[in-house]
Amino acid sequence: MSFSALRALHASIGKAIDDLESIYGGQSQPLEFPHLDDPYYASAEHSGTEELAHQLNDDPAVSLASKKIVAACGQLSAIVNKPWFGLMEAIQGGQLAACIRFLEHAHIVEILREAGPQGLHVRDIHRSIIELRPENARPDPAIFTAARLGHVLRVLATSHWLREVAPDVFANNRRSSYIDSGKTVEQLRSQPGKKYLETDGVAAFVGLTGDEAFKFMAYMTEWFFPDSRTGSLIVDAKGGFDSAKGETSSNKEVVYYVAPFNLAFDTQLGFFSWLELPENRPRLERFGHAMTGTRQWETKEGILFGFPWADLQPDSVLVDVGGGIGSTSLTVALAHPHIKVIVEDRPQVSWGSKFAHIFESGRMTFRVRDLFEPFKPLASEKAPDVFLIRLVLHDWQDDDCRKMLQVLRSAAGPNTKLLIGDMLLPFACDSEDAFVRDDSPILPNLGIANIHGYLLDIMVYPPGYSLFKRSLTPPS
Ligand SMILES: C[S@@+](CC[C@H](N)C(=O)[O-])C[C@H]1O[C@@H](n2cnc3c(N)ncnc32)[C@H](O)[C@@H]1O
Repeated sequence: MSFSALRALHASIGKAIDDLESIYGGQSQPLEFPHLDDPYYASAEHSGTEELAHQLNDDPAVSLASKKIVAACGQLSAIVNKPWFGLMEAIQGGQLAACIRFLEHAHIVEILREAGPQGLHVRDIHRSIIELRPENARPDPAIFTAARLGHVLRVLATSHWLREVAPDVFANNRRSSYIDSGKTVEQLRSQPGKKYLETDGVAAFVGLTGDEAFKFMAYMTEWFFPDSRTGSLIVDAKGGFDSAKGETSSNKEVVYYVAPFNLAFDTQLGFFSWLELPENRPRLERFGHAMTGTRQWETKEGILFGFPWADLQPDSVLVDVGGGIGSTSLTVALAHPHIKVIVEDRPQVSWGSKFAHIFESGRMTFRVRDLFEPFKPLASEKAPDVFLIRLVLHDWQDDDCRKMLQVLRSAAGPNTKLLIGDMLLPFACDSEDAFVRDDSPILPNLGIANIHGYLLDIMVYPPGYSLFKRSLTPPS
């Protein structure tokens, strides 16, 4: 490593900022880059210029320039930050995740939206959080204090997830406003179970990741190495060992778990069967809305541009396999009324009402089919025109993926198309799939700017919740 490497990274940041400036400045009305301090609430009314500046987020050239800046900054920080500080930021990142989950769960973004740009003192935020909770679920005043809340909010402000406008006074910024559900505080009070309904799903995704995933990922090491479960009070209490087999750790028998999820929640059920337990009903509903949030990984309405939907014949049929609440195929149904959409999933999937008219008109239907069951013929007896399978294969072992794809292959006609929606994860070294090549100093897979795909990967695939059609055999 040398100063020339630092300068090269610095130069790539400068070059990417030049690119951004020329894109924003080159609009019919030259635009400034949106300020971090200015919230952008998706559900609010916006001026034409605000809207345009926001939409530019989805411009491929803006996206590439932004990713280069983020990747180069991450790389620069990895080089220049004293290793201890970089290590603390990473290994203690769980604390930040816990704070972001709290921000969402306590509806702080919505409280601060109504407070406006001048923000709210931590005492008032504390009072509002308590008042928003049902009478029978108010926190213990000795535990949930304004002083403790202040510490949580300051972690968020220090990592640019809120703004501390004056000592102990906090306001939303652009990043926190992104988590806004758009619901009024009064709606959250009167209908607490409907926070995620008819939203962009971002808040729901924060809930899913900050709750279930955060917990089970903490057990990755204990899952890989059962002997590391020793001494972990939580795991012992939740059944990391079969305590019936003995009292001391030396003669306890290790309980076999298919995935860290199973260990963390002490269940032998698959993730989705577990979500469908009556006590997990709110989590199941949140999961469905969180899948709407996963559209944020793509450019806005990206599904419309990756396939020539307009060229399909009238009444062509798109089957959204494992489609959840149909968040992605709904985008196709809305944009292309000549296409009929069938969403297939497990029976417990639930729906919102905003797009009920599309279901009532018969343009979109839902039917129950297990991924491994034979395909049920269409009423027309024709083969479907398109199978879409998005964010499903990534949950399963290769053998199981083969089986579910074989089911689709047998139901396909000569012109049926298969669309797979998942993320490509290039090696972290130079390779044919690299996103950045040639003489760029940036890590070829775009490093930290692209880490989201790799993080999702270990959350859903081993070692995450990882699904298996048949249970794996415990090692003998
Ligand atoms: C990660 S979600 C993706 C949902 C949707 N494709 C999307 O992109 O929003 C995986 C989906 O697979 C469904 N699923 C899981 N196991 C299944 C099974 N055995 N049969 C049918 N669907 C299943 C879940 O209910 C869930 O909706």
